Amino acid sequence: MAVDDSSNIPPFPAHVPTAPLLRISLSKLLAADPTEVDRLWTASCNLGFFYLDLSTPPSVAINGGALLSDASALFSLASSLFALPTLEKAKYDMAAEGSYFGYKGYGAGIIDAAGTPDRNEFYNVSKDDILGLSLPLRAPDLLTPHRPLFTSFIHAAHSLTLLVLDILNMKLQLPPGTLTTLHALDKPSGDQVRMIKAPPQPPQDQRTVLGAHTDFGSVTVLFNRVGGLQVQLPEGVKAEGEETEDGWAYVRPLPEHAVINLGDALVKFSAGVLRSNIHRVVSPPGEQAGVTRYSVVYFSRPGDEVVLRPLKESPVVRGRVGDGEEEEEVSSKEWVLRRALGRRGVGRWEDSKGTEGERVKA
Ligand SMILES: O=C(O)CCC(=O)C(=O)O
Ligand SMILES: [Fe+2]
Repeated sequence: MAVDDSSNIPPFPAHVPTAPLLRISLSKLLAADPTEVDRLWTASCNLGFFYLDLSTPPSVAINGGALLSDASALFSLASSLFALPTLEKAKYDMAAEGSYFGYKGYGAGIIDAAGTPDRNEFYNVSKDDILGLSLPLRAPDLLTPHRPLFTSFIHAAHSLTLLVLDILNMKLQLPPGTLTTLHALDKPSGDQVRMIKAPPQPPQDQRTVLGAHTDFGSVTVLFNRVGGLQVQLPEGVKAEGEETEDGWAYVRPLPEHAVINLGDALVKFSAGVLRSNIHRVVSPPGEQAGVTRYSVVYFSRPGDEVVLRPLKESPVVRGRVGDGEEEEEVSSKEWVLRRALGRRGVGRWEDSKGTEGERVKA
């Protein structure tokens, strides 16, 4: 397998506009440090994005170091996987069968309503497949020996998402365990590991790598080494460094940290108290534009049958739900499928939209 060598990545430039993400410590969260818990809540309501510092002592309940080393192994695996011949990878594109798991080729997704092709390839590995909750999906032979790595990464990343959900549950004053029960590891769901590759683009022909979107599910755990991820800052949130264009600010990759962001399901459960922020991927800034960019992601989503509706058991949510029209109630499975396939041009672009329109200003 290729070595995961991040040592030859040029530095992220000093002056580009960057998003003011809070740095939250996993160790402190595990120790139930009230200030850290408050910071997580603030970040979840205001920006919906934060850094999680994973440098924990190995003895704590969630071993951040083990998660980092699994992520590192997945970066290596991603480079071998995407090096397979295009025709071989295309065998694992399952969009025509109505599934978003498996391979998406370079340019096979769309970045806007006009149908402009994207500039990345990715591979989605289903949590249910790896944990034996569904029949195994067809997959390249190269992935088979790495099923234990996926198992380990899924367990660790999913426990992180449960920790975040438990804190949000407490702040929303929901009955204990409400959110975690909706995200049970051993129940069928659309949870997945995604590996993404975006090669350098010619300077005279640059395009958005991955179109502006909100994540469909609940909590996303993202590992980046190279810049290029941008969030569109809500009005009133100022970028660090230079001025932004239309509020788009880079997320600076930090070693030993994951980027955590919330998705649409949490906006729906909380009637908009929590934020699922728009983001996209563009060419890496500065000298980093010359390197191939990989990402490793864990997407947690509610169980397939969970209905995405405001959790009115929470007084905080009750205070937010208007008397106006009732929203369409859709299951998690239907919501994720509709949104994911809309981005493949299989479904409709309009259906690929998330909770952007429901959002209030931070
Ligand atoms: O590659 C990244 O940094 C972000 C990817 C992303 O937003 C996604 O796959 O939903
Ligand atoms: Fe995303």
